[in-house]
Parts: sequence; structure tokens; C-alpha cells
Amino acid sequence: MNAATSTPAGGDVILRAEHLERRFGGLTAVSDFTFELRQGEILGLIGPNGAGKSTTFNLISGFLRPSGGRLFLKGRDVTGASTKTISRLGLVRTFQHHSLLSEMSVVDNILIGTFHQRLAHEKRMEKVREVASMTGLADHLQIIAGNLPHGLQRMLSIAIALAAEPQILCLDEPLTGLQGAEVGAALELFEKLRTTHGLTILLVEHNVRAVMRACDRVIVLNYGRLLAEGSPEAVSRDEAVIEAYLGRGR
Ligand SMILES: Nc1ncnc2c1ncn2[C@@H]1O[C@H](COP(=O)(O)OP(=O)(O)OP(=O)(O)O)[C@@H](O)[C@H]1O
Repeated sequence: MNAATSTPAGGDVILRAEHLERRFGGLTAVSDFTFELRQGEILGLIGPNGAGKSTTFNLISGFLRPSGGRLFLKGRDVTGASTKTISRLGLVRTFQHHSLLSEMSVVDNILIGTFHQRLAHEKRMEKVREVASMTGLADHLQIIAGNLPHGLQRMLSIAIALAAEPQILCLDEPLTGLQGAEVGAALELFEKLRTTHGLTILLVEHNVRAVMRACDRVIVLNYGRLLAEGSPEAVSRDEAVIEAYLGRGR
């Protein structure tokens, strides 16, 4: 593939995983997993604990090398490429657990996100102020990150990723521990990032209700394999998904 491939059902394919596999010793965490992420969509990746969601994130962001399969980012074969190469191509991720420098200020944390760009200090600070304003952190720039309330710490993780100016933002359980209104605000932010800033978002999240609300498409992993894929409505009604993950009470 030399260029992004057009698909009838949405934007161009910006990321494609083909038969992705990752083994840890005798355990196959991700197996024969083929999926596409299309430009401008919000794609949800869900599944039970241990299904392989974080491993998939680590594979596509270069933190792990696949044991098999291929990865294409914007038409380029990036199988086994480094995190640096992948982030330079525009794919940036957040982490499930806090990856903040909790002893440092909010502004210094966000500055870390700008490190890969060649920018004069004032341009860096402009970027910091821009992403702080988008993520509700504008009034907290001088606060020590570890002293922020939990919800704002989650927003700071996203702000650091946004400071790297991604085209594809991969969010690993960004809603964990957020309260009702905070969840709503985070979902509004994701939608705004897509509509106003043209970002493509891959969302791994256990809050299924939020995933169904926020995503255009949903992929379900189970035991490292693709179990189902489709619109939130179709996936919610899928018998195999109900059996393996959703249960009948939701
Ligand atoms: N570094 C590792 N070494 C060995 N096994 C691992 C490693 N990372 C993940 N695994 C195993 O791979 C499987 C998939 O784990 P993974 O963390 O990708 O699942 P997950 O869907 O993200 O789960 P959760 O929803 O609990 O975060 C699990 O059985 C896990 O124990």
C-alpha cells in the first residue's frame, strides 16, 4: 500500500492491522487480529479483562513488537517500528495508568508532549495554553500534577498527548474513575477533537455505555481474537458479545 486506501463506509483507512499476533511465552495475547481505523472516526475497542486490548495498543504504538502480522500507518508499513517513528507519523497514545510526572507542574507535564517538535519556546507555550484550554486545565497550569483532582489528572494525560499534535489519538481507558459529569465532559471533548480538530480516535474503555455513546464503530476482542465488529447498536445486540462480555442485564 502506498497511500491511504479508500473505503466505501467512511474516511480513508489511516491505520490497518493485518493478522496481528503477539505471544508472551506460551500465551497468545493477540491472535490473527485484523482491523482498520478510518480517518475521522471514533473507534471503540472493548472486551473482557485480559482480552488483549492493551497489548493491541502497545503493538500499534510501537511499545511492543508483533510476533506476527503487519501494521500499516497512513499506508506505510510500520511493523516493528519504534515509538518515535510511530509518533512522528502522528499516532500518539495515552496510558491506562497515570503516566504523569506527579512532582512537576501541569505546564511542565504538557511541555513534555511537545518535545519531539522543533519549536521555539514561545510556540511551545502557545501549544501548552491551547491544549490546556481544550482540556479544562487553563486555570491549573502552575499546580503540581499530583495535587490535581483525579478527573483533571486524566485530562492532563490527554493534554500531554494532544501537545504532540497527533492525527490519531489512542486513549487507553481514559474514563476510569471519572464521575458522571466528568464522563460527559470527556465524551464532549472527544467529539470536539474529532469535529473541530480532525482527529481520529481509538478508544479502549470498560465503560461500555460511554463507548456506545461516543463511538461510530466498535470492535470486540475476546481471548485475543476479534469477536465482533460493527455499529454500537449492532454490537450491543450481537449474541456472542452479550454472551462473552456484555451480559443480559445491560
Ligand atoms: N508483558 C506481558 N507478559 C506476559 N503476559 C502478558 C503481558 N502483557 C499482557 N499479558 C497477558 O496477555 C493477555 C492480554 O492482556 P491485556 O493487558 O492486553 O488485556 P486487556 O484486554 O487490556 O485487559 P484489561 O481490560 O484487564 O486491561 C493477558 O492474559 C495478560 O496477562
